[in-house]
Amino acid sequence: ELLLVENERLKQELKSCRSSELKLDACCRNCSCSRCPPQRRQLENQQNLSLRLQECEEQLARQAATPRVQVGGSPECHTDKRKVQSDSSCCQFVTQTVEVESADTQKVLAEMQLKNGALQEQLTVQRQLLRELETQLHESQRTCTQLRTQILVYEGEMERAQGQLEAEMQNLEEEKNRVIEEAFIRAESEMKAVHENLAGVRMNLLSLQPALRTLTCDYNCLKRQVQDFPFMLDKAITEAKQEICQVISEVSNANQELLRKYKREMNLRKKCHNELVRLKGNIRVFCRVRPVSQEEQDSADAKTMLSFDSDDDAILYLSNKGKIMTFELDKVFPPQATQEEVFQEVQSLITSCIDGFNVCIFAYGQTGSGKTYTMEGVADDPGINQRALRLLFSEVTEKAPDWDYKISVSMVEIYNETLRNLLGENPTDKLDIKMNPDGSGQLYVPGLTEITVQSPEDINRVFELGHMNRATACTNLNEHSSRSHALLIITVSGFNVATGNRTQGKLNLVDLAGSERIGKSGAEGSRLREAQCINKSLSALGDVINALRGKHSHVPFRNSRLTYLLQDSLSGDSKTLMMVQVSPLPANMSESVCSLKFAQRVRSVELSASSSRRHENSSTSSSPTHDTGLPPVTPVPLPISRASSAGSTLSSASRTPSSSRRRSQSQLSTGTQRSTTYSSSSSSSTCTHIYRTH
Ligand SMILES: Nc1ncnc2c1ncn2[C@@H]1O[C@H](COP(=O)(O)OP(=O)(O)OP(=O)(O)O)[C@@H](O)[C@H]1O
Repeated sequence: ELLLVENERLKQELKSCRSSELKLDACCRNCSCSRCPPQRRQLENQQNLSLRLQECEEQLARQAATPRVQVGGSPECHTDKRKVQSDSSCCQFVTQTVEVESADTQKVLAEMQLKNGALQEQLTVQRQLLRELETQLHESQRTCTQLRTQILVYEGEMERAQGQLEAEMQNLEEEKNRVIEEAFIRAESEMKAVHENLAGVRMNLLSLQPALRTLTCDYNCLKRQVQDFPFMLDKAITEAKQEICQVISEVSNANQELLRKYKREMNLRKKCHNELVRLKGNIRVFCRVRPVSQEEQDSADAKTMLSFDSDDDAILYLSNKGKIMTFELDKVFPPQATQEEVFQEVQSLITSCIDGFNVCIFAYGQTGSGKTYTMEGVADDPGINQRALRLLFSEVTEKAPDWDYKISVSMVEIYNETLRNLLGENPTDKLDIKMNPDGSGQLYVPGLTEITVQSPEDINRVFELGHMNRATACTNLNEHSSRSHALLIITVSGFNVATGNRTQGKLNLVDLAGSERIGKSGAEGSRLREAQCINKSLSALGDVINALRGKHSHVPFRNSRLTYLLQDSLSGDSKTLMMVQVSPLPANMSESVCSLKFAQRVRSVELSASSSRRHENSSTSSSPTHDTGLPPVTPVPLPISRASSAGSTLSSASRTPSSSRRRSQSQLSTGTQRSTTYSSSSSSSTCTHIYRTH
């Protein structure tokens, strides 16, 4: 019975084991891997259970085959019987136990109990195992579910990726097909074009064949010509040479003719210019009224007695002793006229010395009337001297390279009829004016320093040197400068590279000594001598101008150092400008009237024709007399007759607006080149200065 019970229990256990096996995965059931030890252990248990069940059944079978033995009751049995009897529910079982109670049975029972105990233990272990297995199973199932979910997600993603891949493949396929189709079409069209080209080339080839034959023929022809070329070249060169020689001689002839015409034209222009100068008068007289200074304005005597014509810049009105005097000059500069405006009016004269004319600009007027201001100016507003040199530089630079010019400068002071070399090493040395011993009839000043200037900086250096030397030669420069004449002599020598012509012009810029009369100044002693010398030279200047105006056969240039030195700039086709400086103050009115009258007299002078000058020069060179027999002419005022005198007749032309006068002057100066034979004796850079006679 125990076996039966055991058997039954084993069956149940096995059944439960199998039923739990059903829940296992196919993998775990069949798997031989090492990852599923619980499952394997379960299988092993199952097998063990099966084996034990089999053993139990075999024992049962053997029991069944063994005959049953009735055993008398022992005290224990009786005890048991009593126990069983007390329990009515177990009555049959006790009966049966008694039936089998034998030694063997006892033994088997003991064995069975042992087995039962072992089996119970096994069962406990199995149950424990089973629980573990169930836990593992649940875990596995959960993992399995997660894995399945993940697999499903992966599968979805894979499906999506596959879909995309397929779509991409599809697109690529379509693209590939399209590209292939396009390439094919292109290739077809290109192929067609190539075929067409090929056809064209074939056609060309067919048509070129005759051309090739022609070319071959030409080539052969040229080859023969190349072989003949040296001979032909020699012949052609010889012919060309002859032709060139012929052309050169023709051009040379034409050039000669042109040169001849040019020279003739120049002479004509010069004649015209001279005629024009003769008509206009080549002595121009400007007047500049200096402004009233600050100190003078404060004094009671500041009232100006001068007034200007707003319509005519050549007229000046002067109120003297209740009478209005009218002076007509070539140009009147009011006090507000700037240095630049003054220079604008004189610059055409200055440039004419580049063309070979001698020019003389001198400032005339009483002391303090502004002569030095006009000629020298002040440091930040230079006067005519410095502006003239700068203008000459710019003009000769413009004429290069056709003309090659040299500009040289000398500075001379005439004090008490003594000539001083302001650029020399010893300014106190006295210079003399002499006849050139070469018999040319030219005057020169032995020992006069002549400095070649090449830049505006050179000009500044020369002026500085001149001022320094002038200052060292006297105690009071201001007083000294009032009583001496200062001359800046600029010589411009030009050489025309094309024609070989040479020109030489001289520009004399003179700041005269004060022109006030001796009587008025009341000077004595050395002052008297100074005043007499000044008067002498200014009188000589007046005499010279008077003689020139009267076309006298003799012009007294030698009566003073000043006129002697300025001889070639006052005569012939020389151009002279007198800048009469006038003080506006009533106290200076009588001196102003004298200066203006002298200016008006000068303005009416016409320089004589060259024939009379030749006469004068020959007489100068042969007899250095002092014009004895001719009355001395002092710079006294001449009667002004605007309508009748020659100067007045011309003055209508000179009263034209200043711009037109400027134009005519510049036309003259640029249009007329004077050729001279330049004396080589003046080439010495420092000592010798030649005064050319006409
Ligand atoms: N146009 C002018 N504008 C301004 N100041 C002037 C002008 N003219 C002359 N002056 C001034 O008047 C004063 C006298 O001029 P400047 O020395 O030139 O006279 P000057 O006639 O040369 O005298 P001197 O015969 O004594 O040499 C100077 O101070 C000068 O600066």
